[in-house]
Amino acid sequence: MNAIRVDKVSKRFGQKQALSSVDLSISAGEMVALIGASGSGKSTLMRIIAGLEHNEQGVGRVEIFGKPLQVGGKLDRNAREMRREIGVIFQQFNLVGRLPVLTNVLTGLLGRIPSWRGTLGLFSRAEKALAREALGRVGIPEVAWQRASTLSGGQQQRAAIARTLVQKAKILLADEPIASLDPSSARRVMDLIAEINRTDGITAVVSLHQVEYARRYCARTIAMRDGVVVFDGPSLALTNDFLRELYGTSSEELILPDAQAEPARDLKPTRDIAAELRALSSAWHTA
Ligand SMILES: Nc1ncnc2c1ncn2[C@@H]1O[C@H](COP(=O)(O)OP(=O)(O)OP(=O)(O)O)[C@@H](O)[C@H]1O
Repeated sequence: MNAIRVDKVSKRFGQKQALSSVDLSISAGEMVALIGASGSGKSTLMRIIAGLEHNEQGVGRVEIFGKPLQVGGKLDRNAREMRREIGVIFQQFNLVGRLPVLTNVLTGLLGRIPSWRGTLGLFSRAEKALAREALGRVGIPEVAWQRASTLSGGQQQRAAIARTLVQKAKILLADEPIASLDPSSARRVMDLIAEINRTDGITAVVSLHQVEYARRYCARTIAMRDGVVVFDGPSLALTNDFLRELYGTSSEELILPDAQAEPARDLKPTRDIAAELRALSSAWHTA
């Protein structure tokens, strides 16, 4: 069964054609890498699959487990429910820095509990136990009560993965989850995604800058250039020579080893905890 089906999806931002008639299908349980140089359209495609961005009006279709999520640029009326099935992790700004890690993980429940409970941050003992269990599973049980802003970049990504476990997402869309991490944290995050893909059968799509990680972790890679899919097949077929053929000079961006690790940018506290929860809860319930 297809977990994700993308049919003739296009997206334009002003003069920029970010995606041009993209077609792809991803089976339930696959772990697929999405690679491409900067600006090739990976994030836009991920956001459209997550229902966070509208596809170009009048054309194209995105289906999740056989049901339409958006058609011709309009979200289906069941889109909000369908988005519960999709966990999204970004390169940065995954967590609300001012909130404890446990509360951040609990926000994975916002799509499943009544909005008033989310707004007030009223989580049951069982829900908190579930969140603690998820933090244990991702290897950071000890940080549950720390502010998220105090975590390292790798820990933040693992907490974001714990949130998708609590969400009981069936699809994980990870948009450059390791781009800001040093190589050993990057491997730990990729190991974790691979482990939940294998053990829980979560369908995973991971966008990556470096092809090395695609070859190591994903049987299949989808490669994009200028908003078009230019390769869709076995990751091992993506030799450096083939990448040079596909991308010309911009292939260096994909082949070079990871750049020096950058510390994850600090998440700036902006509002008080109750306001953060209200905002998160209403974002879920109005989307
Ligand atoms: N909100 C936006 N407004 C205007 N242009 C946008 C917007 N989002 C993306 N773009 C443009 O669309 C193109 C594709 O961007 P996208 O972020 O999807 O690429 P990407 O492959 O994810 O790049 P990167 O690896 O740098 O994140 C780029 O030219 C980008 O500048």
